[in-house]
Amino acid sequence: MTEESSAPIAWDRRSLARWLLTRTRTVLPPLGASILFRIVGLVSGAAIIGLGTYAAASALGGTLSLGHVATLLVVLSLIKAFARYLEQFFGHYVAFKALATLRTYFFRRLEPQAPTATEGRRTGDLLSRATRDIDRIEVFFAHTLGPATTAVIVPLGMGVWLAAAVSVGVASAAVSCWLIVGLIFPLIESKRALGAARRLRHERGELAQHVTDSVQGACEIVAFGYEHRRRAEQDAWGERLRADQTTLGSIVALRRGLIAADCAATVSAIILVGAREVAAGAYGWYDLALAVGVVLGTLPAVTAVEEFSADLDQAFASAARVAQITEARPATPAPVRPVPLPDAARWGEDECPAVRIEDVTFSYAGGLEPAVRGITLDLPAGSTTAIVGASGSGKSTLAHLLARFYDPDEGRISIGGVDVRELADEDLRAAVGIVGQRPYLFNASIAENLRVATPEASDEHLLLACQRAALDPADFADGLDTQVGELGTAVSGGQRQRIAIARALLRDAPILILDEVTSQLDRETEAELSAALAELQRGRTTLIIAHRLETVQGADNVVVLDAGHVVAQGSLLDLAGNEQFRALANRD
Ligand SMILES: Nc1ncnc2c1ncn2[C@@H]1O[C@H](COP(=O)(O)OP(=O)(O)OP(=O)(O)O)[C@@H](O)[C@H]1O
Repeated sequence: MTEESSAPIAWDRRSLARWLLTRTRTVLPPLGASILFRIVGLVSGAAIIGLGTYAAASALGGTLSLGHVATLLVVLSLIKAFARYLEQFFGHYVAFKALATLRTYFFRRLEPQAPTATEGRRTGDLLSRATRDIDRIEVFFAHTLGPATTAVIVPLGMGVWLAAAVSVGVASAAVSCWLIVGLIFPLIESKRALGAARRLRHERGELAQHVTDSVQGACEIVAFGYEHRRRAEQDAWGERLRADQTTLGSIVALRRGLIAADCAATVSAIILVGAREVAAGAYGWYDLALAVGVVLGTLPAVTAVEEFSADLDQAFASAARVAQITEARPATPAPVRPVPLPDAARWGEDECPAVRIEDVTFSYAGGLEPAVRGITLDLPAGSTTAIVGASGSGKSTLAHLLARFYDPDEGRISIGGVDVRELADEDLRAAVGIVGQRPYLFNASIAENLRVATPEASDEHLLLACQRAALDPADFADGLDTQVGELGTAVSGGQRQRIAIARALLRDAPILILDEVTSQLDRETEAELSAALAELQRGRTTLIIAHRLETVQGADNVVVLDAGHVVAQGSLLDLAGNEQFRALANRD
């Protein structure tokens, strides 16, 4: 039984908001504090303006002395400043904590699924999702939740106060103005705005991808005179971005213009309604002035809805792009109750081989034909099995199925008698080591690249592994502290493979996959590496994928693949008469 992720979600705003809040539950208490201080700040702001207008009108007969008004204004200003500081402090704490949580979650979901999770996805686009899209979600936490809550609470409270302290007529005029500004205007062209925001996020991802591709392929671009076409493509993306930014900008401008007009109309409406009530003796001019001040002072609480709604569309568009990755169904789901892997020393007992591949068939998504079909193969403990075959015959696919980069569509693969789908991820990774054609070296020192396998390895351990991999630290300017450069460009192909072999030795996995380790090297370097490879294979169950038959000379069993099928297997001697094998040998 493996753990299935939730069913695909239709990412509308509500489900995205729920998803964001569920993923970042720990920020809810400080978020509450931020909202509380925002309410205090807004109410004091409204009171300051109200008192200001009241003070101006008190010459006409107010009940508060100007001295009292001045004292109150100072106190309210201090409260407002303090509340604003705390609101911003908690708001940004919430936002950055939530973003850090999301970033960790993004990599936690992506990394265990590597390399399948990144397959078919472009580096630049993924990078854009992991960085810019996650940053963009800040708007949701820092500038949306608080303003959205206070846009309801503050006007509601002020409306009740106006009705009680001034008049129902004035309160009704104010509330209708706030409703129009806070509820109706932000909805103007909202579908078009959301569409443009989504396209904008997509276009930014595409542009990031295009720039990444151009930087990585700079040599080819120059060598083939490809600059003009690349630049034209980039300009086209830039133009689409501009068009969507213009659409968003014009919608925002329209809404803001309408808000300004509505505010002016509201003041006129309140004065019209209030003037009649003042003339009728219901209250004084100073009360009406106070009401106008409070209505204007409350406006920031409602105009905030329009201010965050445009950015919120982009934050939701970004959240959807992040969720598409994190909530995608994993290619290799983790087992609900992992089965422990028996100790490698016991593999081979009860005639159970170290690795058993039983009737395995697998097709890549969108592949017309299965890449491997009906493969049955045993890898006895401590043996070396070589897989040979023409390009595209399914050799690497078989190795990747063993490492559980994918799960077979049919059949099963077991290690030490346990189906690999039942193994905990860390057990499987500890059991299977891989050295490929072009192992990835991080832009760090040789020592740090070696410690990728065992972080706690001492310098002595590293030196011993290097010695066994025929990697001499004296060949490098700074010994093991030598930096290998971006993508390992500061070391030769042979040195890179030796570093990878030393890394695999440190990892000490009982099963080893050597995927065309020497195919990128010249024959001289390949010959130099053979002793290091033999040292690496010693005592391990090894699967070698090979193009060149020299590499499989020491194999106990050679398996010939053709179009995903096993067409022959046996010792090199047994295979001498096999047609496909002879074709490979001749090509060699
Ligand atoms: N990630 C992938 N997505 C879709 N199809 C793939 C993928 N990887 C390999 N294939 C296809 O699966 C088939 C087997 O490929 P595989 O890489 O296993 O062959 P191979 O024998 O290792 O080839 P080579 O010797 O050239 O590395 C090929 O038809 C290939 O095009």
